[in-house]
Amino acid sequence: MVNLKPLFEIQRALDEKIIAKHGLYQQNLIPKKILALQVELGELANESRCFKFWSVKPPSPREVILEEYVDALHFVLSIGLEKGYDQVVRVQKRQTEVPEVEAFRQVFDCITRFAETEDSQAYQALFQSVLDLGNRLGFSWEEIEQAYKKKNEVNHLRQEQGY
Ligand SMILES: O=c1ccn([C@H]2C[C@H](O)[C@@H](COP(=O)(O)OP(=O)(O)OP(=O)(O)O)O2)c(=O)[nH]1
Repeated sequence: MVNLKPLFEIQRALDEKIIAKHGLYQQNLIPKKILALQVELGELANESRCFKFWSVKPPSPREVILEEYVDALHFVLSIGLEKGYDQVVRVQKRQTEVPEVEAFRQVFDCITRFAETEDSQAYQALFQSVLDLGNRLGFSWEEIEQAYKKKNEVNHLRQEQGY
């Protein structure tokens, strides 16, 4: 089982800062966070180049791909906090053999299902699919946690600097 508690707490502090700074109290930000997650996943797929059968260019450097991945992870955590699912979600580290394109498709499928129901089961499946994608892209959980924390600090600074 992955211990998500530390990341949820870090995410909560950032989300609260963004809400305060932009005056977003009481607003339902879920639709925007879902689209943001889809956009980040598109950017991630672009950097991985896993679908570009027409090109011989290699993927972006590993760290660039990891940075995109943790942007997506921010929005997954943020959605869970807004729905109050941070206490109930249970995900595991596991090996996935599916092709990268299939791992992306599974995440997008889970997003679609979550968008329809917004229930905790769909959220859990979404979170697991995002972890499976991270594994498929070759990242360990330790690497993901570290990169997440680094980008989180950048996000705090950007908010303070009137981004
Ligand atoms: O409520 C929110 C809103 C945003 N973020 C984070 C997620 C992500 O890590 C970052 C937004 O992505 P990015 O840094 O790519 O922002 P951008 O405005 O699209 O960047 P750029 O202008 O560089 O394209 O902010 C949160 O954690 N919670």
